Amino acid sequence: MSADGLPEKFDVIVHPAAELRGELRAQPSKNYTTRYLLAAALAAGESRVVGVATSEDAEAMLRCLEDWGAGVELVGGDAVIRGFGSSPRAGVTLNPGNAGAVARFLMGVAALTTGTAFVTDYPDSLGRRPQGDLLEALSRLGARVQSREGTLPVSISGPVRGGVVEVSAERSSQYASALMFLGPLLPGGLELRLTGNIKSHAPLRQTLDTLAAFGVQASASDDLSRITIPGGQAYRAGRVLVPGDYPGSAAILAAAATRPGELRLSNLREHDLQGEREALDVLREMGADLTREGDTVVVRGGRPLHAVTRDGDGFTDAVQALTAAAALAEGTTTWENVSTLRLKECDRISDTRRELEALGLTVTETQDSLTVTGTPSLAGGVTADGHGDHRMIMLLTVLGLGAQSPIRITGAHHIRKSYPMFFRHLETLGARFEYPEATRA
Ligand SMILES: O=C(O)C1=C[C@@H](OP(=O)(O)O)[C@@H](O)[C@H](O)C1
Ligand SMILES: C=C(OP(=O)(O)O)C(=O)O
Repeated sequence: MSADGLPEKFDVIVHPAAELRGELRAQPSKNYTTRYLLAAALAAGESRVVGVATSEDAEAMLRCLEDWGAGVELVGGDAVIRGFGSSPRAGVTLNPGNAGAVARFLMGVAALTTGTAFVTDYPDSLGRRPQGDLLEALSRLGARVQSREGTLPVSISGPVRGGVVEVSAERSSQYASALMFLGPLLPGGLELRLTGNIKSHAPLRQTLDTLAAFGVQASASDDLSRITIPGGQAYRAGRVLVPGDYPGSAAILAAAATRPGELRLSNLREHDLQGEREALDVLREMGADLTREGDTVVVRGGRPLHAVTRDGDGFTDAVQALTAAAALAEGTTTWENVSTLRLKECDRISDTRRELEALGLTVTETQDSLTVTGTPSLAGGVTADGHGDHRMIMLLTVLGLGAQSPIRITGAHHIRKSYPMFFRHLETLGARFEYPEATRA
């Protein structure tokens, strides 16, 4: 049994919910947890990361940092980290599980070592995601790099020199974030030139924010195409507080908006750099009754929703949650500029199209967009593939709550990648789930 009290591997049967009503506290942010833990390890001395996420991705980061020589102690809901500063242990093999951001951030920092290997036990998910843009930048800086055609397993050996380096930000922002974590510890610093059509600006700003929280100087042009990180700096140990998680909360908000009832979701600070904060505006534009009282978001659900057309790149990790709202809305919704969704835990464009078509919906895709024609009366009554992807599982769960007959989602335990208490949280609002033995690994 895991902390959520659910079996190691399970499918979930989602029963339609007549209403969702109650109060929840948003879980800790995944993207701030990974960043704060890494920055804490890069600081010599002891840091306290208050209220860390307990997801598999957070565990993956903690495991890798420990393997690299950091001291890790979990005290209540906090992580107390004794950092290795600029000297992670050499000759270690790290396994970041299925966590893309963790893998990439650590690959950047691996250039400080005289050799680190990266493997994954998710060959069909993280093992297929591209690492080549980051590896090329590292080798241009002087690292010796080996990979299986730009994918894991990977090995990286430093040292590297600092200076000007180009890195593509077209497929993922995580490559540039990785170099941003590395830059201050190189004697010569880094002058990053982000090339291509830059995607996911919001996580890049979260990385800048994290550097500042640990006393590291960095500056960036408004469009983030140039990021300057002076060298010879040290991360300063300290105490940081993890904010609430917008991407996971977007799924709870989508569920609450599409069912009758009332939800009060606290711990979502208004001025936050997580791009998925925009999910609130999107739901409002769709017609949801959604208001804010300080850090608490209040949704009075069950209003008819209507379609929207939006650039989805700003809220990349909330696109699946909002697709569920779109599938239960009147009209045809399009998310534009979302090509990076194809490079996540699954292909979140084609795999979403396939699952929604199996539910009887009309869906079209282009290389960089997804279009869904919704229906306020979704039949349900099918088994859907969770594609081993927490965000797909969130999407399908919201649909199951709003359908006329139950939906079974295979491999629902993968929810734990980012939101282990997802089903438990929805249960406190009145949702009903069954957790039969998994029929997908
Ligand atoms: O920097 C980060 O923590 C993340 C950046 C985003 O990825 P991309 O930059 O690949 O879009 C996001 O989807 C991911 O969940 C976390
Ligand atoms: C894509 C995601 O994470 P990562 O890239 O860190 O695996 C996500 O959280 O939706």
